[in-house]
Amino acid sequence: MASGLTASPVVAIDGVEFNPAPLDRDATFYVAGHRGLVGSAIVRRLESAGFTNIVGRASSELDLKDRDATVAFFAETKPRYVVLAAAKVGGILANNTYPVDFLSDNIRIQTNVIDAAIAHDVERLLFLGSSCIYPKFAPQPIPEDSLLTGHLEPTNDAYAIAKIAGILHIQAARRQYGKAWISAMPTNLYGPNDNFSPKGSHVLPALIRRYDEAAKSGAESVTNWGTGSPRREFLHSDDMADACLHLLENYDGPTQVNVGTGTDVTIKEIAETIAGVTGFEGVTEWDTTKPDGTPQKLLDVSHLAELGWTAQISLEEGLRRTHAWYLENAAHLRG
Ligand SMILES: NC(=O)C1=CN([C@@H]2O[C@H](COP(=O)(O)OP(=O)(O)OC[C@H]3O[C@@H](n4cnc5c(N)ncnc54)[C@H](OP(=O)(O)O)[C@@H]3O)[C@@H](O)[C@H]2O)C=CC1
Ligand SMILES: C[C@H]1O[C@H](OP(=O)(O)OP(=O)(O)OC[C@H]2O[C@@H](n3cnc4c(=O)[nH]c(N)nc43)[C@H](O)[C@@H]2O)[C@@H](O)[C@@H](O)C1=O
Repeated sequence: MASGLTASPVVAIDGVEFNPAPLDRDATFYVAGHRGLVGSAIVRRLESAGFTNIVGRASSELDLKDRDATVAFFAETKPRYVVLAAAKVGGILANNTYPVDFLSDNIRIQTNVIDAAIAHDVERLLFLGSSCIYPKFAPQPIPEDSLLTGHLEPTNDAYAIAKIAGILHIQAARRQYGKAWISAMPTNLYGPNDNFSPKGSHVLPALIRRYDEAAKSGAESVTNWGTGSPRREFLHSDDMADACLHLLENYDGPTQVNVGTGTDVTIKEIAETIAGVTGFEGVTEWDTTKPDGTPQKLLDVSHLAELGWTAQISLEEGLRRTHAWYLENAAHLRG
């Protein structure tokens, strides 16, 4: 087994055995994408867990598409642990409009980081994919072994192919170099430091902003995208960060691990809930010229549960917290 982990007991997943062990709180820990939705939550989680040497770089300081700069950064900082949460990320419309960027940027970022991590002997690395790697009509809830069993959703196939390449890159590094590196596949995420831009964001931040602005302006209606019938599973970024640390300390295998809550809602239902949270009392309309995307994306999280982790933040609580964060930060949102 290709692991540097040492403690017992041995736990098995998908036939792979490994030995859970805590990470060294004083080791250098590089969080790639530390200002983003997931990366900032991971920094908060690592700080609360007692990590003392967390390193991050904004894209303006270190463009991870630049291979030489990425290798030089690893040579200089010599991280022992890495979470790769830097990526070109966006909602359904951004993915559908800019597939070249979502393919090219993500392939370059992850290839540079993973290759530099191989060259500089990073001990533990967690790569973040996305639930959109699974076929459009995968069985629900989606088990990890649905990967590469069917056609992808066309609105995000370019991004999904980049993410699938990342999973294979991690598996290859395990096989060729014996690295104890892993991949996690998050469901749709939300929380502080999300992208709330009307055209570029995911549905949840888009709706928080749209309904909040409509409630404040006294608008009689808002218009959302698609039919409202697709089903999505939403996980708060603080839960995601907790799952990342849990996986790094409790899992070491080639199979990507799904991370979600295990429950989903329709877009219409989440819209009604957000209307309630923001105090919007008007009418909701649906622009069916906009794409629905995958009809349902609910992850099978039984492997993660076997590893001892389940989500803690309810959708209602997470929405309240994210709306409060949005109100405090509405004047200086990114995007
Ligand atoms: N949000 C979601 O619903 C989901 C996200 N994921 C995955 O989680 C990971 C994190 O996503 P999320 O936090 O939402 O994304 P964000 O857009 O919030 O954050 C991405 C971060 O990546 C950094 N970044 C982007 N391009 C570069 C670059 N060229 N060089 C250096 N840094 C760069 C940005 O840095 P800076 O701010 O400095 O520009 C940003 O902080 C991604 O891998 C994504 O695919 C998976 C499933 C769902
Ligand atoms: C995380 C995931 O994110 C994307 O896939 P998606 O799950 O379809 O995500 P989404 O949040 O953008 O949309 C979810 C649903 O919501 C509907 N919807 C309504 N009104 C708005 C709206 O205003 N904005 C958005 N974005 N969607 C809206 C929208 O039509 C769709 O039916 C991919 O990037 C994919 O690559 C990926 O990984």
